[in-house]
Amino acid sequence: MLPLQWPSPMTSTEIYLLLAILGALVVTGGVVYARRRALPPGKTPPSLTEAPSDRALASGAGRRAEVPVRPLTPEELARAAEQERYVAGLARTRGGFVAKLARLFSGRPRVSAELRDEVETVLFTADIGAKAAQKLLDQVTDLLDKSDVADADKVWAVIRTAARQILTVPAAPLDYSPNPPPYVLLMIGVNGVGKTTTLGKLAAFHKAAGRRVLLVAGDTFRAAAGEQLEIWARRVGCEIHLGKEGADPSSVIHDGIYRGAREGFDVVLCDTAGRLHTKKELMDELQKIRRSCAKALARARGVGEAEVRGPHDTFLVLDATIGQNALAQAVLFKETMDFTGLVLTKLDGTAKGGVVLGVCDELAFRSASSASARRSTTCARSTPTPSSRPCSAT
Ligand SMILES: Nc1nc2c(ncn2[C@@H]2O[C@H](COP(=O)(O)OP(=O)(O)OP(=O)(O)O)[C@@H](O)[C@H]2O)c(=O)[nH]1
Repeated sequence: MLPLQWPSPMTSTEIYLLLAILGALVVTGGVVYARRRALPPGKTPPSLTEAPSDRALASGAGRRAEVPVRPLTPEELARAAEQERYVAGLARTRGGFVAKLARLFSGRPRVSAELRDEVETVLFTADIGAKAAQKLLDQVTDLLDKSDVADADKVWAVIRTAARQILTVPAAPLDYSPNPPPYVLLMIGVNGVGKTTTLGKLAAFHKAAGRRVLLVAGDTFRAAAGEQLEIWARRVGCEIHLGKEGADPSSVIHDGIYRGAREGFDVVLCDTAGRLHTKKELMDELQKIRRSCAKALARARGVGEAEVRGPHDTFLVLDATIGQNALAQAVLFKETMDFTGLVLTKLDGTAKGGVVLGVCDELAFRSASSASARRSTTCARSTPTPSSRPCSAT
């Protein structure tokens, strides 16, 4: 049997999955752009479900439908509907600092000192954090210094590029099919951020991809957490491993993973109880949970515990509506748990999703500083070069 291939301590501190805001903006931006390109200037794209109006039919527009047009397949329709959901769901996020910046430039053909100040104010009051805001501002002012024409498109392109750079983190691609299976994911975060809900969504994602999924109800603390996960399991059509209420979460997760491996599941998704990042004993419990993941996988494979470090992935869930507090959570969780992915939830209800920029910037900075500190104290160990990839949306 093959031992699991774990990333080095350095790469495991890197972020694989940065959900939502920019990824989703890329998706939705791509959709809007593709549609705009296909239309004459000034026309807005019709809704996918919209029937042609009487006037359009009378003017002959309806007759154009007689030209044979390939009807959309059910998959294409589902994809288009999903993209429309992104656009609608992220309306608030798009209406944040991005919209404010766009408003600043409309009707302002020339750059003035006042305009520069206003750009600075928008960037610093956006929820992206002071350091990330300064990075964006440096790029923008650099451009504005070179030109005295206030070209909103150019400024926007500079901001997009700088934001993408922050979000492009070095990371190996996600591998949902380790050899041997199953792929094990641990979900962590403070109370009520959306861990269970996200697990349910991920279970649906894996199920749709044809994988056999086992949910593990590792939140034995909150009454009804297990029932909530059971509802997701029923909805998705996957199996669930439940422990007794109040049982040791490490033991429930150990048994769930062991069962997943023994019974041939492809994917095992483990929930954990919400915990405050400031409570040491709860953070210590997470380390115990991580060790029990390793123990279960090692036992299932008949290898030594030292050969398995923990779950394949650990995702930290952050609630986007809390703004800068998410940054503090990410930093403190990182000190205890080497999480490999970030999930930003509730973007449908906030304009504060920009915090993901601050989080990525801060974590990349910390990874780089701890890596250079490691390099300066140990020179014998070489670190594999991780690949870079931009964040993606789920
Ligand atoms: N609007 C919105 N609500 C969400 C989202 N994700 C989760 N929620 C809601 O947030 C609340 C908490 O979600 P849970 O999934 O129970 O959060 P949790 O982190 O598992 O909670 P604890 O187990 O108590 O720590 C529920 O009411 C969810 O429906 C989201 O993306 N958007």
